[in-house]
Parts: sequence; C-alpha cells; structure tokens
Amino acid sequence: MWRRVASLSSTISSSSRSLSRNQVFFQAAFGLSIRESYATEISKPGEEGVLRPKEKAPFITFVLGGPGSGKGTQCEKIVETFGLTHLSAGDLLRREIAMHTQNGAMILNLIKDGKIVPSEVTVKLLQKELESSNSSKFLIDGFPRTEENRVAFERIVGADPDVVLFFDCPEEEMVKRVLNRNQGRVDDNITTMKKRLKIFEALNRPVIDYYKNKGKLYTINAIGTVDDIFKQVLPIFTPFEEQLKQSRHVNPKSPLVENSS
Ligand SMILES: Nc1ncnc2c1ncn2[C@@H]1O[C@H](COP(=O)(O)OP(=O)(O)O)[C@@H](O)[C@H]1O
Ligand SMILES: Nc1ccn([C@@H]2O[C@H](COP(=O)(O)OP(=O)(O)O)[C@@H](O)[C@H]2O)c(=O)n1
Ligand SMILES: [Mg+2]
Repeated sequence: MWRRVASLSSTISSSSRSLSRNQVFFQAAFGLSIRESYATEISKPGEEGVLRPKEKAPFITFVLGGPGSGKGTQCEKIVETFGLTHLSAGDLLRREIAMHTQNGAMILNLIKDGKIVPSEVTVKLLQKELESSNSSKFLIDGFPRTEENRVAFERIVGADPDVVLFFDCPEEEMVKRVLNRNQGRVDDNITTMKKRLKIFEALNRPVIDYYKNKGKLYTINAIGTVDDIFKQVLPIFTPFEEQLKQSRHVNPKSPLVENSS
C-alpha cells in the first residue's frame, strides 16, 4: 500500500508563520515540534484528504568528543549494529571544499586553521541531508561543536537529540591518533591540532555541560581498543532498541512513501 504525503500548511499554519519553508516541511514529515506528522490515505475511497497521524519524530544522536577521540570509528560500529544513518559534519564541510562550492574556500581556510565554520553553513548542510534522507534515525558526528552550533540547529531544524555521546579522551592520546591518522587531512598536523584542542576545550565544554544538565549525556572512556570502547556504547542504545527497529524509512520530499503495513 502506498501513501501520499499531504501538504500540512493548513494544519500548522498559525503556529509556524515564522518558520522557514524547509522547516515546515521537515516538521510536517518528521513532526519535530509537534512530535507527529500526518499523511493522507489515498488508497481508501471516500477517505481522500483525511489526515492521520503517521510518522514519529526522527531519532537523533549527537556525537561529541575532541579531535581524534574516535568519534568516526565508533560511528561506523553503531551504524553496523543499529542501522543509524551517519552524518559527519566534518565530512559534509570537506565535501563543500572538494566540490569548490561558494563556501568551499572559506571552509578550507577555517579548517586549516582549526577554527569553527559559521553555524548557519554547517546546519544548512546537515538540514539538507536530514531532509533528503530516507532514514529516520541519525548519528550526527562532530556536531554541535559550540553553543552557537547547538542553538542554530534548534532554530533551523527545530529538533532535539534523543542521545548525546561524549567520547572522553586525554589530549596526548588524541594528538597521537590524529598525527597517525593518515587520511591526508589538511588539519592533521601538530600546529592545527594544538589550536583545535584549545577551541575544543573552550567551545565544546559548554555544550557537554548543557546536555549533562539535561540528562542526555553519555560519557564514554575513549581509551582502550575499538571493541572495548564499543562495549560501553552498546548498552546506551539498548533501551532505544524497539524505537530504532520501528523507525521506518520516509523521505519528506518524496511524494510517495512506502507504507510499512
Ligand atoms: N580506540 C582506538 N585506539 C587507537 N586508535 C584509534 C581508536 N579509535 C580510533 N582510532 C584511530 O584514531 C584516529 C582518529 O579516529 P577517528 O575515529 O577519526 O576520530 P575522530 O572522528 O574523533 O577525530 C584514526 O586513525 C582511528 O583509526
Ligand atoms: N560542527 C563542526 C564540525 C567540524 N567543523 C570543522 O571541521 C573540522 C574537522 O571536523 P571533524 O569532525 O571532521 O574532525 P574530527 O574531530 O573527526 O577530527 C573542525 O576542526 C572544524 O574546523 C566545524 O567547523 N564545525
Ligand atoms: Mg571524525
């Protein structure tokens, strides 16, 4: 059976005048602030136009930690085990550089210098991926790196994370890992790394504290083998297993989405 995603403009118009069109779309399909979205059954005669609750909000995990703390490595394992869709803020920014987009040169200069790209740019890239994805469960890696990142995501995307992972790793271990990373990254050198560590301490700590106070932070000791560390990650997702299994694939931009029933 197939469903057609209906326009929600009439149901959310009064409360969403200040929202962007994209935000309304995202909220409509994933129900981020209304926590439910709606679809029109077109297959039942006589019920055309009837709006019914459909999708739950997407499941979002933010992945925090200093440079080289093992975020990307652990994300790969989480994806394998729980099927979340991995969105790396750093990878999205590097893609802009590789594609020589309008912001590419500016992003390259900031990354080379270990600085943070303006939140609006990063959040828009994430928003595009979230909106066009067929998934409804996401691992957002390397984001938010600052309070400004966090607030911009809330404002533009309108969603809160369900889980925030923090890979806690001593500086000397992070330096060692980054200098051995061998991925040809412009920021994997000792000069940039020192700047990145300073920026991490100054700007990421407040974000960590924010989620700690909200009871959403899971701190992981990031020293040990990849498998040892994953052993700490696994039980964090266990309580959400049913929710993650039920998360259906839906694309808010697609006119037709498959019904799970
Ligand atoms: N537990 C670990 N022990 C040793 N090296 C690791 C571990 N986890 C990851 N690495 C290596 O450290 C480097 C940085 O890991 P990565 O996952 O890219 O970190 P991040 O995304 O936090 O910068 C990579 O070369 C990776 O293979
Ligand atoms: N939210 C983000 C994420 C990354 N970045 C930039 O991208 C660089 C690389 O980020 P990354 O997440 O790939 O780095 P790692 O922590 O994986 O080493 C950062 O040092 C910043 O310059 C950013 O500005 N804002
Ligand atoms: Mg990474």
